[in-house]
Amino acid sequence: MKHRISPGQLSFDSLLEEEGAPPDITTEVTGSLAIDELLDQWVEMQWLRPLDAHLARFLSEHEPTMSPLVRLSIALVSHQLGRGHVCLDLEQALTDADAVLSLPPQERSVRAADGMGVIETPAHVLARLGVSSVGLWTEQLAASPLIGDGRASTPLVLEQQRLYLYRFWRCECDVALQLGRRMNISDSLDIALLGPRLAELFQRNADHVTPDWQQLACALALYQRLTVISGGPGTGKTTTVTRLLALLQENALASEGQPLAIRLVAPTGKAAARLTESIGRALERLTLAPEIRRSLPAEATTLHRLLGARSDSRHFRHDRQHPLSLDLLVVDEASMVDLELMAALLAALPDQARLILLGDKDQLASVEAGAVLGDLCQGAERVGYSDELMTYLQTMTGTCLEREQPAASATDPMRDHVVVLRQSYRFEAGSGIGRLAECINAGDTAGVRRLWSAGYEDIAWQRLSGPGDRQLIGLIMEGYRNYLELMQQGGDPLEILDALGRFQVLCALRRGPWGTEGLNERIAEAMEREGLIAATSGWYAGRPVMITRNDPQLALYNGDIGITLPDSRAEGRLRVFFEVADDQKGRRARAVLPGRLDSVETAWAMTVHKSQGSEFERILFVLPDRPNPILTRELVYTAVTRARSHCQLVSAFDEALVHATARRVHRASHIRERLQAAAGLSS
Ligand SMILES: Nc1ncnc2c1ncn2[C@@H]1O[C@H](COP(=O)(O)OP(=O)(O)OP(=O)(O)O)[C@@H](O)[C@H]1O
Repeated sequence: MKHRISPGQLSFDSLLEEEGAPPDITTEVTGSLAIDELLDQWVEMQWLRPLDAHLARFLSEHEPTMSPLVRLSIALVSHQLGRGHVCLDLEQALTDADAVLSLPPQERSVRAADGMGVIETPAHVLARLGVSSVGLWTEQLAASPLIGDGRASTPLVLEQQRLYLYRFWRCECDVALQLGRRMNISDSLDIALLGPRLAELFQRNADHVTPDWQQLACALALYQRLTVISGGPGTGKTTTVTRLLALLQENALASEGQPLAIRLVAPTGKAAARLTESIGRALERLTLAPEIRRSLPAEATTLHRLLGARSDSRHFRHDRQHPLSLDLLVVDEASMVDLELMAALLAALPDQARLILLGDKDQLASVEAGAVLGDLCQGAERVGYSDELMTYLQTMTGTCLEREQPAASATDPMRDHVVVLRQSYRFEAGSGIGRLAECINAGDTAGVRRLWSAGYEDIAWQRLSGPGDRQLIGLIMEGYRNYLELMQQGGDPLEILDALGRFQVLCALRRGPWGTEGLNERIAEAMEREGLIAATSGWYAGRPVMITRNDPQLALYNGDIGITLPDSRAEGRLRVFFEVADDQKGRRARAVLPGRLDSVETAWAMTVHKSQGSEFERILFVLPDRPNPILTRELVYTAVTRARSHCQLVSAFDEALVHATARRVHRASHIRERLQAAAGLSS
């Protein structure tokens, strides 16, 4: 029989008690069983993942006397990792458990469906421990032989009041260490000589942009080995970096007689393809000597491919012992790079190589744990450069910047390494998408409310009656019409892939009727009813799929999109076509046997998280029908900025967008503090 724990049954004392001591819980539910039972209930409620409870149970088998509180802490660290946080901050968890754990909002406890009792939320249990218990909590954790301080390799690490799984603690330390080293390597470039050419490359900005942040970003990246260039959609990140690469290659060829080894990468195949295209366009607009043009990379690849992902291991072929052979690396969409991948990249990057991280700091962070770009860019929109850098920038660009940060910014280890591009060239001044993105980013809820009556043609809001709303399905069918027509006419796979890329349904959630799971089913059913597709499950012609796990053998990576079509070269049998780069044709569609794809999901609708790194002509963004912890400013900003020319938002909850705009994500991550400590800067 399953036991339910009532409020009060699991007290702080019982959590602190060693197994064997009399716990303050009912006789049926004792010691380790009590906490395991509680964790199982939370898993049943889908508040925790089965993995979280398994980990706690697995580790407790290695420490038979493990206290229930330590077991609870392990499950919560694992839960936090699943939400992208690299650690569990004990003090914050006690101070504001609801917000930190982001478990069912509003309710403090939930009545069990069978009426046997009340299931408490994790937040409720922690709230009863009380804020002042943090010292006792850390003592309990520190006493566990499975939890160390990082000097020896233990499964978990407790640092100050933060509990980590060892692997993530190691990665966070390594990322900070590697970034810190890179910051301290002085550059051997004779940059003064490059000033005139820099001015020439940004000549066209001179008459209409002040200050010219693109030119300043380029100057900053010449100055040092680590530069982060952040900017919203269309602010010229690629344009700027293309000019930087041209300038550096011209210099290398003139001074060394040979070009630099440069690589361009992005976290997903889709993002790499976009980078290849936009670098190509930026190069077309530059006047360059043929040998310089030839020396510039024409193609971007995925980070996994660059590092040499292996299908049988989490480790890469390139690491500290087998470093990459390159002089300069550009990483686009760096906000999507999680902590582990960043640690692997930095380990494999030679010390002398210049690293340029491009990305939008305001976007959602990576799907996996960590928020490296966001962490590095904290407070970066306000200028806080050192005097030395200000003088250099003035000499190189003629721009005299004014410091906007208080003097305290001197303790900021990243202050000279980040630049934010501010002007978007993608959205016209009268663009609703641009304005909406601005209001969301600024947390301007009143502005968001006003926009719908301002007559913008590129944004629309539709109130829905329920998940089965006919209008919703109608809008989606209309959006995919061109794709479905081309597919039925048996057009060229690449052309059909392009048609798919012109419209996309995005969902804030994954589960439930408003999530991708429910919506994908309803879309397929409606299409089948209209005779547009032949089945609603399995492989059918027209089914768009997204790769959900990297497959280095097939050279397919998380986020890659394919479409299922009859292949004329295989007697009409179904194949899944993916876009790939091609030396001769620029790009082509590559056919893969459906049976070889084991980690895919249908992509009529995809989550905003999965859409990162992609762009679509038009999007339809489905928001849930009630407040939800997933609904945040970063999420809706990311969704809205996926659209190039039209963004339609739909929800059965009028305040969904306003609610999201008012909520920020804060990921627990401490790279900045580590960098600060390493540089001997105290805040
Ligand atoms: N200084 C400029 N003056 C005029 N147009 C510009 C300028 N900089 C960039 N653009 C144009 O703006 C568009 C977007 O530029 P770019 O692709 O470099 O931006 P991005 O920040 O890399 O975009 P994305 O967010 O899509 O990655 C391009 O069409 C580019 O030509």
